[in-house]
Amino acid sequence: MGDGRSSGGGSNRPAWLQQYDLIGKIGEGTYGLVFLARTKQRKCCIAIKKFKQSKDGDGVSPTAIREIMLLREITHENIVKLVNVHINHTDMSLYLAFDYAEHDLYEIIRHHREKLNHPISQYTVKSLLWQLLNGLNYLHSNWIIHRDLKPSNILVMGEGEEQGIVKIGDFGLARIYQAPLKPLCDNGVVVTIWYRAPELLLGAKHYTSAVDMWAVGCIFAELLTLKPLFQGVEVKGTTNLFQLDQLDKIFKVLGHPTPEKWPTLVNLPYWQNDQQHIQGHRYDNPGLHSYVHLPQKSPAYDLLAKMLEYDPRKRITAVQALEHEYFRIDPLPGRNALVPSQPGEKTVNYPARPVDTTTDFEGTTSIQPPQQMQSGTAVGNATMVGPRQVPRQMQMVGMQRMNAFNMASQAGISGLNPGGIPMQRGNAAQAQQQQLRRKDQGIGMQNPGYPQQKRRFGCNFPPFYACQSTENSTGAKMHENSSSFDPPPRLQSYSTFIDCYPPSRFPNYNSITNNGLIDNLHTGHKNATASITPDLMREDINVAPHMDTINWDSSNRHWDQNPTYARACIGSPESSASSNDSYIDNFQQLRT
Ligand SMILES: Nc1ncnc2c1ncn2[C@@H]1O[C@H](COP(=O)(O)OP(=O)(O)OP(=O)(O)O)[C@@H](O)[C@H]1O
Repeated sequence: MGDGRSSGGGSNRPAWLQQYDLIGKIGEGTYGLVFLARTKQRKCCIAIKKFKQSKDGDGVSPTAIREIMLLREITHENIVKLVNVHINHTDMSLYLAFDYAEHDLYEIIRHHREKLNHPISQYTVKSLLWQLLNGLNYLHSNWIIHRDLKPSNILVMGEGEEQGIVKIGDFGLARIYQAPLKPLCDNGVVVTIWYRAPELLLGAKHYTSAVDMWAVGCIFAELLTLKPLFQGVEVKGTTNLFQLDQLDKIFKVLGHPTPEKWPTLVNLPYWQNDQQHIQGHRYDNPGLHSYVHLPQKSPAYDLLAKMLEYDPRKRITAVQALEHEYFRIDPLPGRNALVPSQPGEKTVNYPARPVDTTTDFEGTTSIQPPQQMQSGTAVGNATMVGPRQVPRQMQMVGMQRMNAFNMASQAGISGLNPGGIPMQRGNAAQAQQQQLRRKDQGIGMQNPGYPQQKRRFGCNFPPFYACQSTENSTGAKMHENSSSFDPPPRLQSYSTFIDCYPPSRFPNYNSITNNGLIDNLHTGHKNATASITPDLMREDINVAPHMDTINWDSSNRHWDQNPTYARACIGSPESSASSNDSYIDNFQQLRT
């Protein structure tokens, strides 16, 4: 690969593809193929994920593009960086370019199980877990539920300045292919079945961040034992099928779930409907500790048990887990998870990813209009990615283990901007600054979890309007909030994207309808929101209710209805980034 043909179409190669030398295919997942490429200018490695066309053959929707644009703002050392987005307009197939990671937990675990035949060191397990939780805490703080955590999605950086750093991959992608108004539970298989939380297996309608914590618990156990904890056989299908075998595997380890332990269990559809297999069966409780070979009184066991708590409301959160005793006792977690835990201990030489150099992808064009590419404001410029080299075997000598996490890196300060990417405006940037401040205040590993950020990206212009809710209300109240957005836990658990709206920015924006069109779009407003730019994608997030129409009462400065959560974005028209028309689309009911 690497010649004109194999790089994607010879002389017809689209401009964006010319930035890369394609090296070959490195993987294939549910959504499509993953390629390894190298940027021509900086010789950095990039993983390009090519998404298949949707089943309907309609390619990637404008909604999906907007979702992805928002994902570009996710910036944290423990989250893989989405550096570029490209779209092939002929078939609307989508290419996402991520920072390349040489390893993932699937391969690391497999290497220990099949090649080394010995467990992963305590230090490595703890460091991997801590960083996974650190990244997850950032996602959850930003209301992103991953929903597909599994070992192959937990990437680990190879040789270079970020060696041994965990990067959560595929964040937010589970949502991309679903229609805007589809309930969250209706998009088929989401969490790989072995890591799927019991509430989802029992038919829960909503995802909460607790589903990710369950998956982390499963991954933690797998890091300890080198085999999946709950290896159920999946019933295949596109709808949310009853996965009896997976539940059976869980109950055999954790014992019979009871309404006493888990009060909302009785409301879950499959618990109600399947008297015979689940309710009727009495599972013993042999004890999780015997499966994971941990003393029941050990901090590791305590943390694991809290992650595998049946009741999602009682399950430990990422921020709580980061503060768990397990991370305060020796060996302390470190930034480079792959270095030896003790002097004299051998370094494990994990193999580099195999690359299939015979597979190619065809030419595409960038969704970025050329003038935006030149402006230098978009992250979407692959020349800006970090200075990693071509994949090769890791060099393992002479590396010092860091006893305590480097807070600058932990806070996403050094790692988030490896190639001098201009700092984003908005809340991601604010979060980084907050974290830097914390570093300056000397908060270190004694308090490894940094406080949750209150605001999300997209809400960087107070005063703004925000949805809030209480436990006992069915709908959300929208109300003015002059400085911060502090949603209650129930709301946090539902939503990926923020529901907020700066009224001053859109004075003529009087009405939103749920068919994705704005009613009273004034010319001035049109001009103000001409096309997709990263800035617009960040800022033009609005609140809308799930009713057909609500109106902005400009004299009293509030909406005339009391909506449940929903979202609309202002962006460019359908599938065309170059038109100057503005409109509202991406109206999305997030929950009922
Ligand atoms: N940024 C990246 N750098 C290096 N390898 C990556 C990167 N992202 C994904 N991969 C690897 O590519 C392979 C395919 O990934 P992909 O996410 O498409 O599928 P998957 O996670 O295996 O399955 P699924 O599609 O069900 O999530 C995996 O081995 C994954 O570790």
